[in-house]
Amino acid sequence: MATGTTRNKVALAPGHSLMDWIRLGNSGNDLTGVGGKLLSVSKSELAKHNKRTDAWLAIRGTVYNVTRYMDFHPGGVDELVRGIGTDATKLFSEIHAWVNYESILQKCVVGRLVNEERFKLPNLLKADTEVSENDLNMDWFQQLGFICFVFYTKTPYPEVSITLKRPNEFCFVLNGKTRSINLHKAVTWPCVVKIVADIGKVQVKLIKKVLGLWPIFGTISLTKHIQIDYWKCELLVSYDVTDNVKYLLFKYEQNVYNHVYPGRHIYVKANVNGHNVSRPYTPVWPIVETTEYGRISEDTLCVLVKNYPNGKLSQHLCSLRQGDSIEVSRPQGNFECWTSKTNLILLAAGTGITPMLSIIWNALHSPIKKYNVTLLFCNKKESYIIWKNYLDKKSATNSSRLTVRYILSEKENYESGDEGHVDENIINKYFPVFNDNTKNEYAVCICGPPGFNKLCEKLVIQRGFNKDEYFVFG
Ligand code: HEM
Repeated sequence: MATGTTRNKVALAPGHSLMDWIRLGNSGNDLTGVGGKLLSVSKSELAKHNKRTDAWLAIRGTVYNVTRYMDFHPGGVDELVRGIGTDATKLFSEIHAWVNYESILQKCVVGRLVNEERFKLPNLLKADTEVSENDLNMDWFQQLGFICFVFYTKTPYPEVSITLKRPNEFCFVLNGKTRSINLHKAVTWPCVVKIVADIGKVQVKLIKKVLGLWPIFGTISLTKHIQIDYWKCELLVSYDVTDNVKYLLFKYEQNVYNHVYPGRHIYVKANVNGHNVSRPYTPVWPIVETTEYGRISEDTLCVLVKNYPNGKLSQHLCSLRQGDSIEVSRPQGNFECWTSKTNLILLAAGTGITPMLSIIWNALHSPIKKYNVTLLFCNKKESYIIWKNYLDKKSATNSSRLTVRYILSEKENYESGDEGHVDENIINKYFPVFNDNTKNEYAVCICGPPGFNKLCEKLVIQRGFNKDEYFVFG
């Protein structure tokens, strides 16, 4: 029997040298047997692959398919067979801990070995974490280039803020609790976040600094740090959208990702003449994924600011230069895009379009359902219409799902809109005809100056909408 001290190498058949093995690995043959997909493998699944012709084994958390390696193993087939179908870490290390198995078996990776109870994170990590409440279910997976964490918060519209504090320490706030993960190795920034808001699923993908598979993701703990309420942001670019509205693109100075759901807002704070002034703004990301300034990454923030003659903060923001800083709060608000409804009617005036832009974008890109959106957009004159080109382009490419109507209060020689103010006639003209059954499929959002909001709310109630079927952005 072989031990770590007895040399017991076998003569390999011709064509089975290490060089031949490397050649086979580079031939394009699938040595994993699972199509190269990384799987989460439980111990009982691993145990099923215990035959010479179907041989898996795990070393330090990674599962390998060693079926094709059998005849290349310098210790012989019979020796290697002793480890198959099991977590062979101990056996492997006892015999030849120095062998660079990660390199030799790099084309044979099936996935990672998981605890049967892997979805229950606190159980999995009980020994070395401070996570006391059983309220975080999570999973993780990796490829050579990235590691991905999936959190199942079970709360619709979970609050999500993520910070990469150091290259191997990332902090995340989920529903008010801050947790910190000390990663096995360093990652880069920005991260890529995907959220399925309805079911509260949050996926965070981090790009590894150095390619390679990690045996563990690291360790997780609940942090007792005081949460940051404001983050510093630096202006990257600004440009005029209309005569009095500016588009501002900021970048967080730290590695921060703050998820702002459609229709929700952040507070922008700045020191104006020695006084701290703050106002709510609705970010317009992600609707403008790309601009003439390039792709907008996830750690940037885009806002539209109307320059009011007496607006302390708006004037300050519109006069900012590249490199100037402001502060931005955590996301606020409680708007939830109705997932039970199919038809959204949006009534907007002026910069009241900002929450509507992200609602439209999300409605048109929802992976879950097909929404129909009607936007009635009121402005003084055509040149005041914010992002008309964008809206026209979106409604042209989604003609069956997005209808945009412009209502202009100043008489103009303009053909594709209505003249006047929003009133009963306009509402009657553009609101669909529905009965009590079909009305259930509709929801209305209103956003504009206070007078506009009040009037629209009255008209919407007159049309028979209940409080939970319309939302007024304040
Ligand atoms: C887990 C079950 C395994 C057993 C029981 C086993 C056993 C052995 C034995 C008895 C030898 C000859 C003795 C020696 O060189 O010290 C050997 C050599 C070797 N084995 Fe394994 N082995 C196992 C897994 C693996 C795996 C998974 C790899 C590949 C990544 C591997 C790669 C090698 C290499 C490269 C040598 C030659 C080492 C040298 O020349 O120093 N073995 N093995």
